[in-house]
Amino acid sequence: MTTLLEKVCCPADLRLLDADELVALAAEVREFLVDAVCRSGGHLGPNLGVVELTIALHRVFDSPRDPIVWDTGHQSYVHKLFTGRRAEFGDLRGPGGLSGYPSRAESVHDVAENSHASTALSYVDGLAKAFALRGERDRIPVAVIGDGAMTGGLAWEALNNIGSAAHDRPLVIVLNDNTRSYAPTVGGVADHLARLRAGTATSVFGELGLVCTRPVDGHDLEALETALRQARGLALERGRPVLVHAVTVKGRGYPPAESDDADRMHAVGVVDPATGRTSRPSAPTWTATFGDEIARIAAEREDVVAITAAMLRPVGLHRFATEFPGRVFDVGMAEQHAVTSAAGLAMGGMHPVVAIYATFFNRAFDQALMDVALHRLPVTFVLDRAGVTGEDGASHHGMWDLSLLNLVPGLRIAAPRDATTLRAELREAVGDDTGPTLLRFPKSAVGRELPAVRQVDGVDVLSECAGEDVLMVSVGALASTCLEAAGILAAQGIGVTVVDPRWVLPVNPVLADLAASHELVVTVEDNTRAGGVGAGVAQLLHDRAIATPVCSVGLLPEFLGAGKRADLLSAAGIDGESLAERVAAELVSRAEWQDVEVVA
Ligand SMILES: Cc1ncc(C[n+]2csc(CCOP(=O)(O)OP(=O)(O)O)c2C)c(N)n1
Ligand SMILES: CC(=O)[C@@H](O)[C@H](O)COP(=O)(O)O
Ligand SMILES: [Mg+2]
Repeated sequence: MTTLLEKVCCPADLRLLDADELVALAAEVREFLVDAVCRSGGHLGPNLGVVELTIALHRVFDSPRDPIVWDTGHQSYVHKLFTGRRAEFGDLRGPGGLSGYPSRAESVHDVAENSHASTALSYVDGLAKAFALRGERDRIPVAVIGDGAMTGGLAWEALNNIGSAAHDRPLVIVLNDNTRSYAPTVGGVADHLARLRAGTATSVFGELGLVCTRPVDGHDLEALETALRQARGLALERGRPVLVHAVTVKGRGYPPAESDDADRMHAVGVVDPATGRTSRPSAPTWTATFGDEIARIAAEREDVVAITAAMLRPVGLHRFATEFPGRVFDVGMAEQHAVTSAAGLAMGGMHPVVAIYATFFNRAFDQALMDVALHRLPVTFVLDRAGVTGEDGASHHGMWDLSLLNLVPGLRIAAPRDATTLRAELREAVGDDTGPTLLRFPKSAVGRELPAVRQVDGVDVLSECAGEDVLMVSVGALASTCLEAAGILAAQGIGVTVVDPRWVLPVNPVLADLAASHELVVTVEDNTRAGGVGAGVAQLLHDRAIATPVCSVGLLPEFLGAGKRADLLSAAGIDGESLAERVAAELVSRAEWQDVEVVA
């Protein structure tokens, strides 16, 4: 028998269903989501919370004529189900499969692909201006933004503009208030929303010039549809921005999510749908190693404090927070504030550790440059998910930090290669009160220990060769890949010295001395090649007039898709086999190596 969900191939099909069928459809969608996401991994909790909201949105608004912008976009699976992509969920977040976020290549119904939060209001402000200028006054841009994303500063910059907009720019904002980011949303915004839900406050959004509804049950289809229809009518009639405050439950309808105190199954791996738990043993991660070491440091140094941007557990600070509750600050989804408040903490005599995913740290570049580095403040940044992350796709890979932060005067950057160097480099960073320091590591299990055979002025030599053919400069966690490549090349008669600078930027000048005695320098980094460590090494050799050529192996300056981390690194030519092939090919391309029998 054809299910209701199978009958919905486009938003118009939703408008053919009656009230009972819509309730039945919502149940089918939840069943579908649990089955599909437990099988592939993804954002289960957020999507279970927007089933009714998405049904009502697509019944009231005429997407894509009325563009719907999903803030962050992790909660757009139901939207995808209703816009013709049900059959593609079998390959959710896989290479070439259905993106876990909106994708313009997938559908005309998808508007913004960036998974960095708090952007939706700015998008719809721009869309409303464009529609007004083009005389398309009957088009209503709609933003769906979560309570967590509402703690991001960009959202308030947009509200400042939207609230005072001229009376010809209708738009609708749906505030999806499920009271949580990962954990319960914190700060004055969250407190205000709680008072609005309790009916004990006047809406700040109304004070800013928006027309606001009273909070509406985000799981009551009829109430939702009524509120959205009123909002659309008011927006059109008055040419004004209207905010609908929908109160929802993250993980709604799936007991393992509803009872998950950590994060309502915000983002899950492959789990058993019956329990919501994974049966796969999890190897120790970089995050766990960091979390353990920073808690140990905190016990030794009471001037050390930590900051998270609404990701306490994902960045590994929950043990620190449990053991020293007054010294860990969750600032909400506000990375810029996180960094500049860290500058204030440092000015006040503390040593703050700011733990943020590398991709989200992009937002706080100016704060790191001008609020921290300009004042040479002792702040330590810890960038998790640096490099290729995997299934979250283009706006989640942390592949720009080394290039951006290479520009920051006085900032010292370390890239640990194993648990021992992570712990050591973290202690060196927190022990440096002369200026800002930074550690970066990937989203993966921590590999095996990779001890140095000797050290040269701060540079760890990991393996040496008889001939002095190739100097391979390994950055961070790619050390095991470099050692594997060195072994493959040795079998081809090419000697490789693998070194790990530990503190990768600014480039250690001793690399110039090492390079001078080799025929080729190869740098290997899980970062875009544009402006990364490879570029720094090449600049150093140029400045020192050392003629040894440099082959920079890294990610191309392009947006990478989604997939498994190992597959994406391999496709980028950064795994043992392909790296060896690239080095061999590089050598073969140089006349002096023609006589070496090299298998390219
Ligand atoms: C700038 C930025 N910081 C952090 C994140 C990581 N992140 C993804 S979703 C999320 C919580 C979102 O909460 P909310 O906006 O309330 O949406 P919900 O998941 O509750 O629907 C966070 C912190 C992000 N995507 N962007
Ligand atoms: C949507 C978002 O930004 C995060 O939830 C993201 O999915 C990070 O996932 P990991 O913590 O698994 O890297
Ligand atoms: Mg939320």
